Amino acid sequence: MIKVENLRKQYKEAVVLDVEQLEIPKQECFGLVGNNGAGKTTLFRIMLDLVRATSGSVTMDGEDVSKNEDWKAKTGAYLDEHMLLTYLTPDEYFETLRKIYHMSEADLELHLEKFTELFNDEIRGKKKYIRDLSKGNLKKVGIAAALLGSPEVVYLDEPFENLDPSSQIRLKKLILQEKEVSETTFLISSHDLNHVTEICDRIVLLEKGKVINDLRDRNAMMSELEAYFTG
Ligand SMILES: Nc1ncnc2c1ncn2[C@@H]1O[C@H](COP(=O)(O)OP(=O)(O)OP(=O)(O)O)[C@@H](O)[C@H]1O
Repeated sequence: MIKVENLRKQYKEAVVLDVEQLEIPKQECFGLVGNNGAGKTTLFRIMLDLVRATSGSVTMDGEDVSKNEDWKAKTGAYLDEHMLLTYLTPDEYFETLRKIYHMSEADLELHLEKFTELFNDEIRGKKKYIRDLSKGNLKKVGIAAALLGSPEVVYLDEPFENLDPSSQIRLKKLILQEKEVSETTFLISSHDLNHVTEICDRIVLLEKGKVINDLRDRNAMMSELEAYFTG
């Protein structure tokens, strides 16, 4: 269970995040939406202890993520390309992560097989460095890396952005499968309302750093979001 309490982030005078309370139970697929600058990435970055909050706390299984390291072993994340080692090829990168996670070659292979469709023969067995990949292919490498080592919780920032339509559909299938088979908790921020409503059990709407809606009724999500965004 992840808990966010009285979380505020301020840059000089500007309060960019002000979330009173959020509880994300295990195995939930939590969607985060909001217009540009609403605070989605800031919230994820604080939850991953990449940015320090001005006040408030984020806990995972009762431990404050800014004061304890245990949550890191059960968390995977892909927010942007800064999280990758771009001087490596994807194969070299996965091999490096395999060693870090103490996985066998067979287990890495099993993991990467799940991505065969999504990779579309563009990622593995190529001599291209990650830095030279297209934006969509870069994202695929990041997502595959985030899911490596069977994390209990996975954060994905804009996972559908830059993916072609077939890849978007394949990624949705993959996330739903992981959710079902591995019981992974997903936290996904997205501007794609169709995708996020299709895969998430719940969607939180951020506006100027505040939670202005917490949608749990799957049948009503899309119409509520459409009403807000066309508003
Ligand atoms: N280092 C920083 N210094 C000052 N302001 C910042 C900093 N980082 C983020 N902000 C501000 O915080 C606010 C929230 O930004 P954030 O990137 O979290 O929004 P977002 O919802 O992810 O937006 P987008 O949909 O455009 O990705 C924005 O106004 C942004 O300019």
